[in-house]
Amino acid sequence: MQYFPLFVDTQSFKVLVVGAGDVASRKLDLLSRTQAHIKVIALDVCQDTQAYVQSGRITLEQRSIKQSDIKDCDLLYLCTADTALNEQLAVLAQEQGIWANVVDNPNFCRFITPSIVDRGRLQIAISTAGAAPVYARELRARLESWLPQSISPLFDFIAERRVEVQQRLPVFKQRRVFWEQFFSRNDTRFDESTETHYQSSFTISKQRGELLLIDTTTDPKLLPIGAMPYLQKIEVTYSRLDVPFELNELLRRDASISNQFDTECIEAQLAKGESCLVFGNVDEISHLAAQFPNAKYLKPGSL
Ligand SMILES: C[C@@]1(CC(=O)O)c2cc3[nH]c(cc4nc(cc5[nH]c(cc(n2)[C@H]1CCC(=O)O)[C@@](C)(CC(=O)O)[C@@H]5CCC(=O)O)C(CC(=O)O)=C4CCC(=O)O)c(CCC(=O)O)c3CC(=O)O
Ligand SMILES: NC(=O)C1=CN([C@@H]2O[C@H](COP(=O)(O)OP(=O)(O)OC[C@H]3O[C@@H](n4cnc5c(N)ncnc54)[C@H](O)[C@@H]3O)[C@@H](O)[C@H]2O)C=CC1
Repeated sequence: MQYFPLFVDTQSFKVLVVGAGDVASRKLDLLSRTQAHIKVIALDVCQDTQAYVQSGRITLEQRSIKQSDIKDCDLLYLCTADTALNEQLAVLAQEQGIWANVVDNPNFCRFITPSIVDRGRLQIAISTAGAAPVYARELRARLESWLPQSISPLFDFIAERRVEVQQRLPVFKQRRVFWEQFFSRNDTRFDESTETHYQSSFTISKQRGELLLIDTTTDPKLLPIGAMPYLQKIEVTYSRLDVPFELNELLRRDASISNQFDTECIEAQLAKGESCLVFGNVDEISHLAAQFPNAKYLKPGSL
């Protein structure tokens, strides 16, 4: 992972954009939605950028850039069509610890711009580490059609109730089950039924945990999509073998792994309502499948 995704708080953040052509304007389309102070220095200004100036969202200094301008900012976008100038200013920024992005030259980028699905509090950033921005754009288009606009007010609703949920459900795991129930009932909608789903999710039915079994002959990449929600509920993975990277990637990051287990310990976890996964060789897994008839033995095409 050469490029690490993170989300920056743009309150009292200062951004300088050099150049105001089509590419700068694309960056400004996204930057202008933030709370950052944005200054643009450019000789010629395209219409889109001009509109941001007129609305007062950005400040513009219409002139040639000077070396001494590269100061007092957190981020710098170099969007001129002058390669040498962009590179020279990027080096200057680097010396001052200012993060720079040179639109057409990843080698001089301290950070790169992802393709962004913007749904208010819900932000999805996609990067191909510079390999194929067009693919990032197309993946965004797919996500755009999948995520309704109503998801923005939904997340405002959720944010407003977060403290109430913490107060009413003092145990961390209860809150996780609460939100899982809420999303499974409400999905991405935000309408009159959302409040009802929210209230009804406080009534948590204590269910027995789910046992998932996977043997070493199964390629995790071939697991059915239907297995994913089950894998996401796993609290602990039991295995005496190394769990393959591809399988581990399908589990929650906070799920634990243990190589110390027996049938009693699995039973105790399930009785507590916790879901477990056992990964092992065919003999071990078949044996467990016989002992736990309700277990889900995941194989390509199963479920
Ligand atoms: C490294 C990076 C640096 C950065 O800009 O931060 C970079 C670099 C370069 N882009 C180039 C070209 C194009 N870029 C786009 C589009 C986008 N490019 C974006 C990001 C990034 N572009 C960063 C990596 C992101 C990643 O990890 O994937 C997006 C996501 C965000 C944004 O720009 O706002 C936005 C889609 C937004 C959306 O719609 O969602 C299109 C398509 C189009 O215009 O429709 C083309 C033409 C097709 C093509 O050439 O591929 C070239 C070649 C220039 C040349 O040949 O002259 C370089 C330089 C090089 O590759 O060396
Ligand atoms: N247009 C596109 O889709 C893509 C373009 N690129 C590259 O990104 C760069 C920018 O592209 P465009 O926005 O289309 O270019 P553009 O030529 O439309 O805009 C360049 C901007 O930089 C300003 N500028 C140039 N020299 C300056 C200076 N000394 N001081 C202040 N401002 C100065 C110009 O006034 C103009 O506002 C180019 O190098 C281009 O090759 C990269 C990927 C895609």
